[in-house]
Amino acid sequence: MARKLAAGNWKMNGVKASLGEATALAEMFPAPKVDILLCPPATLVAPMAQALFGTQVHVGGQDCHMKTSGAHTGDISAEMLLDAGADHVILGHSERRADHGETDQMVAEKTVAATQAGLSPVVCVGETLAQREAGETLAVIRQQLSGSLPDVVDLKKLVIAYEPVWAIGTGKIPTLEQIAEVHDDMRATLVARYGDGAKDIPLLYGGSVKPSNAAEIFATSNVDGALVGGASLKAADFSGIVKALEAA
Ligand SMILES: O=C(CO)COP(=O)(O)O
Repeated sequence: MARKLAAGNWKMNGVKASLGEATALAEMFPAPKVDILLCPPATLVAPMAQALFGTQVHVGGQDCHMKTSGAHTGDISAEMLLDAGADHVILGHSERRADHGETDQMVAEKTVAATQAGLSPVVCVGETLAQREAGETLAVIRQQLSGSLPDVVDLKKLVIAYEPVWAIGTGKIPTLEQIAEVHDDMRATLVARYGDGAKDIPLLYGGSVKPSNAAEIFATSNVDGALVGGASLKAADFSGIVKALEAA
């Protein structure tokens, strides 16, 4: 059985005062039945990890460089995230692929860097609306998985997030049948490549997850949790999603 994970991606949102939302969430779940993760912007990784020290809420970064150190102005390494108190890192989010030209190859190198540092990479894949309408969804996802993951990877650390680009921040979600089709295909693709160990890789769905739709999404085949954007910023909203995952 894959571990269940409720992950929040704060994107470029949050200031020091926002840490109160993180500590409020931790207070609501002193002994959660699922893993809870918050990925704030880089400036808040260390203070959030300090604020959450001793709680059951994990902290992650939103990106890391593929190198361990060096002349890469503006970048941070996986080791630096670990040093700041993170234990996960989101990689290959569609916003990074679009804003920073990240390729599958780069995401694969970052995935190696993250696992070598001891972080759990949350590797994101997802089709655009044009690709879905052209009937290319499964082919696109297979290709992204193939290119964004290295041949050798610590399966116990790896997490995959399926985030249809057109569902992010739009309030639109695929039908449950469409989510199941992609998640079942991802599971089969990963097992074919890595063997039975891939049955335990958490497969998250992301894109307009809210407390109101979380339960039905979590009841869908091969969905082990969610990667949540907007609804992870407030403890009151995110707690509803965590509770739905606990109940799933
Ligand atoms: O991109 C996402 C999480 O990484 C999803 O964002 P929303 O939940 O705001 O749609």
